[in-house]
Amino acid sequence: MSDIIDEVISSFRTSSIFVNREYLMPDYIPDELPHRENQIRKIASILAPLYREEKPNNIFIYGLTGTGKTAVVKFVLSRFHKKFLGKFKYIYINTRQIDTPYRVLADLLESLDVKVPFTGLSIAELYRRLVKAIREYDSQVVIVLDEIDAFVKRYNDDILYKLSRINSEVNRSKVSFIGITNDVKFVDLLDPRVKSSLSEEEIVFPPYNAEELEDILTKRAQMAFRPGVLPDNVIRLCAALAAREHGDARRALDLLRVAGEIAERLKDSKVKEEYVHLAKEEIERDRVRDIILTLPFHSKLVLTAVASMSSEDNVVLTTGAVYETYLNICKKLGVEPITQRRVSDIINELDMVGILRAKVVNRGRYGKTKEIGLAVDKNIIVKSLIESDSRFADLWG
Ligand SMILES: Nc1ncnc2c1ncn2[C@@H]1O[C@H](COP(=O)(O)OP(=O)(O)OP(=O)(O)O)[C@@H](O)[C@H]1O
Repeated sequence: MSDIIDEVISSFRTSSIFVNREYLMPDYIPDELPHRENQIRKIASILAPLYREEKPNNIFIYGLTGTGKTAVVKFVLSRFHKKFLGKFKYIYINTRQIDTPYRVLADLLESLDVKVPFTGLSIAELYRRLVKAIREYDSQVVIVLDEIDAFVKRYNDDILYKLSRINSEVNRSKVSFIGITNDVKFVDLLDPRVKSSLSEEEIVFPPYNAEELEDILTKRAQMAFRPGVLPDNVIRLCAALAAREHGDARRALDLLRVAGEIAERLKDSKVKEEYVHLAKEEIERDRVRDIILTLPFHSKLVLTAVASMSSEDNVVLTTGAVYETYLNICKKLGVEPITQRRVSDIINELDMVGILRAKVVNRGRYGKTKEIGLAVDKNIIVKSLIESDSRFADLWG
């Protein structure tokens, strides 16, 4: 067994394609962030009062996924931190990962060196301890709350409200917030008091276009790939494909990395355009698979119903027809069905995550109806369903 591991490690070490693939990973923050100079300048100037140990304004940052929001914020804060050592502390929390009010407060406390038990305290008690910790803390504190929309949608904005009030409970104002979201409509969900307090400054990150993505990829590729293995047309293709998907730099980097990995797997000495197309399929397959594996059981049944009725990708179905098939499937499996109303909600949820397409169309005097179809390859859906639960194998028999 250890031979296999040694073999894998040694081929990784002697990769003919990569110098270091880490430079293409999503959490690597490069030294340069091309085409984000304006946003860097703006955030840096808002945070500049930290130099005099004064509180900067709170900032709200919007932009679609992969537009560099997290990278830019971390970049500016870490540069500031190096320059003004000891003048402030910054705490980064991704509220999609640290995903309960308890854990957010506990994480803030731990970052201020206050140990708290993993569970067991009330939110009010945690908050009281946080106020005390901040009161006793000597310098400014900058708290970054990333993917804040996910958190507020799951709970509500109580904790944001509490946090936004924290400066009024400590002796001098010293906590600043940077909220990051990729849902532009998100602020409308917030209590107006929270909204006005947290968005003293607003910054929008526009999507990258194909040329900008090309520059970004070129810089990162210079560090990640061996010289001569990556032709320009491959970078151009990754940039063009990602630009079509709302200018997502993460997607562009993933395409490039996976295309390189495919070249490596095939023991090719160069990355080719065809590997980018294969990479696109591989990434899409993984994304769909990850979503399907974690779906609730009845959502999988609804998806099975739609897939079983879709002989081709573009077949259009109605909610009523899907519900009929769903009822038959429930009968076959001996499970209690849920209502048509709930199935209709599930169809909308599957549309939101991009597995189904559900469009409401107005049929004039026949009223409104929903047209439903698969949004991704049927084979990937069926394979993932069977992988997630062996009972689905019999249905496709
Ligand atoms: N201008 C840039 N130069 C180099 N790399 C970049 C640039 N912009 C984004 N990236 C890289 O693209 C990836 C995605 O960026 P980032 O995580 O900052 O996006 P985001 O806007 O925060 O997305 P999300 O909303 O999904 O969290 C990261 O690997 C990041 O380093």
